[in-house]
Amino acid sequence: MRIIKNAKIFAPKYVGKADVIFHNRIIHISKDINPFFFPFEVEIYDASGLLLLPGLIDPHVHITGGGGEGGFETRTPELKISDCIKNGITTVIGCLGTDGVTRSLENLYAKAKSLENEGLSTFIYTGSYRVPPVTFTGSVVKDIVLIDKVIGVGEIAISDHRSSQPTFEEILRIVADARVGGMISGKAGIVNFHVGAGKRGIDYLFEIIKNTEIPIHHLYPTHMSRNERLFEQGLEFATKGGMIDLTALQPENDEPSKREFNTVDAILKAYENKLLENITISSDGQGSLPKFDEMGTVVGLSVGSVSSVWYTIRKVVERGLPLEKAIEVSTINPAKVFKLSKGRIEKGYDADFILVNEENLEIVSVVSKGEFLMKDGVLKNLNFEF
Ligand SMILES: CC(C)C[C@H](NC(=O)C[C@H](N)C(=O)O)C(=O)O
Ligand SMILES: [Zn+2]
Ligand SMILES: [Zn+2]
Repeated sequence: MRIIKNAKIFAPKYVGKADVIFHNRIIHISKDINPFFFPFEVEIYDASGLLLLPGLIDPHVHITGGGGEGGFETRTPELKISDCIKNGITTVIGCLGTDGVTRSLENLYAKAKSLENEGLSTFIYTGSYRVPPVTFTGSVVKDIVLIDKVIGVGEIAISDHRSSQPTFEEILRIVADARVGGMISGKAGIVNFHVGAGKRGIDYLFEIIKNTEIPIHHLYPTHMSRNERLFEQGLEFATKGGMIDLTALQPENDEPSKREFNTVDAILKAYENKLLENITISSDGQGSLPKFDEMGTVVGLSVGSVSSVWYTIRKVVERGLPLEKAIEVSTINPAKVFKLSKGRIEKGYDADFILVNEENLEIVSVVSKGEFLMKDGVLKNLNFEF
């Protein structure tokens, strides 16, 4: 049993100073809880001067590494759990990308279990860019029903020169399978679409909600702030109740010289259009961020970082959005997409917290499933991380 005292609590809504008592879930929140009242030992953490926020959810991370679009030497490294903890990420959804040949679902599953055993909450998508999707069992429905960590299918590439050029019917079948698999297993059953820069954008998704019985919440496109045109299409999708995911602004891509439309602008624009509740952001962590020339040849390739999620939130706050609104894109919004009891500082929710310095928004401590993974800047012992 633990108690965090004197924190300013953002649930995400700012609820003032209070104490939180928790085990793996939040038990009670109120002012001046007396830890000596209990007949058992309660560990006390004094959070005076700190903000207490829900742990961040990162909906799209290449936890086993990705890349490869420029040949074998461009295969990116796998995720280090310390990068998640230091950047306040307590829940991760892992995926495969372009390379579904040398990257396997079995490896993805093992890495997700590794991250879980060391303290995070993890889920995975079955499939990769290509259609028909690579699966564990030979069937998308069976994967979602029988493999606990599988929460949906992704990242299925559309409107991209690296996609398998799937037909509408192929995409529709994958969405239908994800829906029924989700229903049978009580999971979200979503399809995370990798949307490229191609002019067809998310036309397929509009066709599905217009011409079929499938509810919009199974469709979850990412990279939707890749360019302004695609983002506009994404906002239209949001007006119909759809959730869109934006790849977070990567710290090294944010030099003023590179000032083009980016995810911070997109979040502010969504807020202005009263569509912030339809937005999530993801890091594309350890995924490749390749640049192609007009012939489609890779001319540059960097690696996504899970640090981009909190970095983007801080940039949005710097641009004037209140913190209690900015954090919604990485707490209550993704929690809604994946139907998780996370993302809120409320009784009964998972005890996933980040404690943040009020002055500079530096992350000081991180709690996941009731355990401190980082306390006052000191990480817990982690395998192979010295
Ligand atoms: C959103 C842009 C900047 C990055 C995006 N990354 C991926 O999709 C992941 C990558 N292909 C991998 O398999 O590791 C892209 O390539 O379009
Ligand atoms: Zn992608
Ligand atoms: Zn990706």
